[in-house]
Amino acid sequence: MSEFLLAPSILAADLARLGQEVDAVLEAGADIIHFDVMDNHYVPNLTFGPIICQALRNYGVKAPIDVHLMVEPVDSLIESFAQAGATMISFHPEACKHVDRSVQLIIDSGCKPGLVLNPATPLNHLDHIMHKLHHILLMSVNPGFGGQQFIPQSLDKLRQIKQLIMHSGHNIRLEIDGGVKVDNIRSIAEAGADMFVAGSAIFNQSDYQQVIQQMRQQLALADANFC
Ligand SMILES: O=C(CO)[C@@H](O)[C@H](O)COP(=O)(O)O
Repeated sequence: MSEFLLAPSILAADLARLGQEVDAVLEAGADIIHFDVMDNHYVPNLTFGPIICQALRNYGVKAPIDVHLMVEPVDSLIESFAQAGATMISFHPEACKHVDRSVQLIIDSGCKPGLVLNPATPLNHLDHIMHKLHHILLMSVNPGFGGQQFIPQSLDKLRQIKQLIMHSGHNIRLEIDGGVKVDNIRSIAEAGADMFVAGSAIFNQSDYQQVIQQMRQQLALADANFC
């Protein structure tokens, strides 16, 4: 059983106080900072680019930064995010002409590559590329906005991806993103996820430590179920 990792999405943070918000969730027990890059082209929203990632590193953030590119095209941003301090970089196959090339660019830049599947993206996008992936990110909402409802069919899709990972024999993280809350994180973990992005569920609370502890308690119950 792999360790469960919690990755607050800064999309839901108070961006006027981003450095302090990131410090606060890390002090509250988060493992990773999830960094949503939206371009008003691949998705109908616009967020932040490499200079904000660099600003977090300059501010002193040492935790891994998990960059989720919701952009089209993909390749031109990979090196800039690597230079800006990204640890992981993931992208959507629909936004990219040559998936293997983009994955290889991420590896060559020194970052850990991930492929993102939308709720309706077929699993065959994973064929012939899993051996190169560090993580697979399943979107449990349609990408572009925080604060949406978890799509329940994502649980079945998670189980299917988990099977593919196990059959592949590779050590690939399975990340889930969208609508993750205290009251569903246990069933999401039991379906196979081991990395959990949560935006509004964390940043909309006044006590980050309390909500992260509650998520960890739910994850411990899921873990006990595996044993
Ligand atoms: O990538 C996205 C949305 O496109 C996510 O990372 C959201 O930011 C998650 O937000 P919540 O659903 O947890 O509020």
